[in-house]
Amino acid sequence: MKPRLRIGTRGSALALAQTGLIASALERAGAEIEIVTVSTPGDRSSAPIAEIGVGVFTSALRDALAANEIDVAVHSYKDLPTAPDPRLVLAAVPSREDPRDALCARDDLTLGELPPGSTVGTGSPRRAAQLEALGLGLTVLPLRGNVDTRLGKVTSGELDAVVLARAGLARLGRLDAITETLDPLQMLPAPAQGALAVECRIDDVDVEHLIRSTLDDEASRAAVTAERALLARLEAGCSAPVGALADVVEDLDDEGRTVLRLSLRGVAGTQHNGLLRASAIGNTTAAEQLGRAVAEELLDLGAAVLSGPGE
Ligand SMILES: NCc1[nH]cc(CCC(=O)O)c1CC(=O)O
Repeated sequence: MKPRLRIGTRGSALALAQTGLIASALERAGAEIEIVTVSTPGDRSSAPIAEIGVGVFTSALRDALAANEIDVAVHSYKDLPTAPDPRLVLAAVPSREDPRDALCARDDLTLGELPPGSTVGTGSPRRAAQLEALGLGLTVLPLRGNVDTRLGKVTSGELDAVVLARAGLARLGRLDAITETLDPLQMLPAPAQGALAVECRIDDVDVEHLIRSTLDDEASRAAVTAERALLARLEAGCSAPVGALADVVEDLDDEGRTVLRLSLRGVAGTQHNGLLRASAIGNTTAAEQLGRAVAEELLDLGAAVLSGPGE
């Protein structure tokens, strides 16, 4: 018999686009799919995310999944709280989109071309801390709303630029709005940016197996596992001024053979110690240890007190 799966999603254009990708892959694997839209407090409120709380976009979906109202939940991985949900299992991390941030500026300008005093909108303390550290004299202003609303502030002339995740723009077919894809040396993305998390109930082993075998991408999972372990060790949530990016790189082992390893870079904005950076390389099979090790290095440098709550 064909498995029937109810996939839960937020109702935003971005969430629906992401869920559509997952639904088609599962349909190709022989499942019959129903898409169920779940409204979340994050969608209903326009207050700064810091004031609404952890998991504003994801808790309602998780509750619907645990309550058997849906069988699968699709999240933007970076929006998930770091604390695991004991009712659920992360069945798949699909192949990740480009994780970098993107500048969408007026008149086709790049970061370096924006004159001092230019206004750049972002609701993310991570992006704000890294933008300010560039020393370009940019004025960072708070920003919320869906991708269209954010881009609209540049077209209307209200802001000179906004910074958004490239992945979101790609999934919405809006890569045309990007005037510069930011180098991770200047702007490390949020841990797990560009990745999706596909969850099911912990005891739903057949569904877990179907989702894992259809959608899971080993390299993407290793990378985001390292990035999220870093975030968790810093006891920081998706709204902390913390960036992390892991890349799978080729390395040589003791016998000179090529092996795949994981390279992890991290950045933390602090109230008194400025922007701190650390990095390390480890085995792809020890992603969590690598994340914790880079976090320890950041803590040693003085990241213990992270500045402000917020994304
Ligand atoms: N915090 C909102 C959010 N959550 C996921 C994405 C899209 C990119 C992704 O999948 O990481 C965005 C928008 C953005 O940061 O521009």
